Amino acid sequence: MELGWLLWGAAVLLLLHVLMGLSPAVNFALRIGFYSFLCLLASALTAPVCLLVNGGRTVKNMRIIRAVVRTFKYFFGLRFEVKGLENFKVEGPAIIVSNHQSILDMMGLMEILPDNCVQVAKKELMYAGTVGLIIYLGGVIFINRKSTTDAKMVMAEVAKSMTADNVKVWVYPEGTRNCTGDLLPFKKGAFHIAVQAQVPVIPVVYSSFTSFYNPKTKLFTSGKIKVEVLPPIETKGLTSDDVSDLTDRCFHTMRETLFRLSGRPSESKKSS
Ligand SMILES: CCCCCCCCCCCCCCC(=O)SCCNC(=O)CCNC(=O)[C@H](O)C(C)(C)COP(=O)(O)OP(=O)(O)OC[C@H]1O[C@@H](n2cnc3c(N)ncnc32)[C@H](O)[C@@H]1OP(=O)(O)O
Ligand SMILES: CCCCCCCC/C=C\CCCCCCCC(=O)OC[C@@H](O)COP(=O)(O)O
Repeated sequence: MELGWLLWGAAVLLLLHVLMGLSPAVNFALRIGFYSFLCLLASALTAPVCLLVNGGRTVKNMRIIRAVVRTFKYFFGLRFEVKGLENFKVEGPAIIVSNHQSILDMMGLMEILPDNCVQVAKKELMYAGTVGLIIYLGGVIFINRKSTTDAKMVMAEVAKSMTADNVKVWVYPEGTRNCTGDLLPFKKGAFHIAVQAQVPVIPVVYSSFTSFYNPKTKLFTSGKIKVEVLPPIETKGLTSDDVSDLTDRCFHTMRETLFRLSGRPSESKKSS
């Protein structure tokens, strides 16, 4: 109940701010604060529902989490324009890879998240209060980014279990947030899993947030995000020797798509 009042308080503050035209830095802090608060509050309210409906840690909880997070965009005036959802309709498991710009990505993730799909996350998120609890309940796979050996072991397990459990796995191959309008070089974990499990890689690209969100300039307004789910890339018959090529191929396809969706001339066009 008290949390409910806090939420309304934050919403009123946000409205007041918009009306009074506070500085961009205050606007940014208020909006990010409100987003974090919303995530923590929604997680606290959703966790008992997940426990009651599904009894514990299971990917089935992602459907409940998805329904809740899909409402967040209305608070921030964000719109998603999605293309290519039919590319998720592959038989059986797959690795989904996408670009990662901000903590706001959770809204874009849930906007298109297919059923039976878990994400790979840094283990530190487990300790993010109620958000940690809800992502644990949703079956998120936690990795220790500081230890490649540990992370590789967890990922090898994922490669074995995803086929048996028929789940899709969502990985952010940049390995960290990057809001520059470009991609960071890809880490190879996702592509190793795909080859080990012999499952397709489905690339997903979100247009650059920089026109409405930029932590450096403290910009955070409403905006439109274009999303494209690209055709699956098959890995049948590939071996660990092909992982670097597969990673490069995926990187270049996604970079071209990112530039196109963001209205930025691609490198090849610039040089011609
Ligand atoms: C109600 C409200 C709720 C709101 C909330 C709802 C939330 C939903 C949950 C969403 C959570 C999202 C969280 C997002 C994140 O946390 S992103 C950060 C974590 N993810 C990643 O880091 C994934 C990407 N990283 C990788 O895949 C890395 O490769 C990693 C496995 C971590 C290893 O790291 P690193 O050593 O830095 O990477 P390299 O790629 O350079 O690899 C080094 C060498 O190891 C080889 N390698 C890598 N992986 C494997 C493997 N699985 N098997 C075998 N070999 C592997 C790799 O080839 C390199 O060797 P070579 O150079 O090729 O010789
Ligand atoms: C009792 C402890 C209380 C802790 C409170 C923590 C407050 C945080 C609460 C809400 C923030 C909303 C988080 C939504 C989930 C975001 C997932 C995400 O985007 O993680 C970033 C990760 O991919 C990469 O991390 P880095 O860019 O390498 O860094």
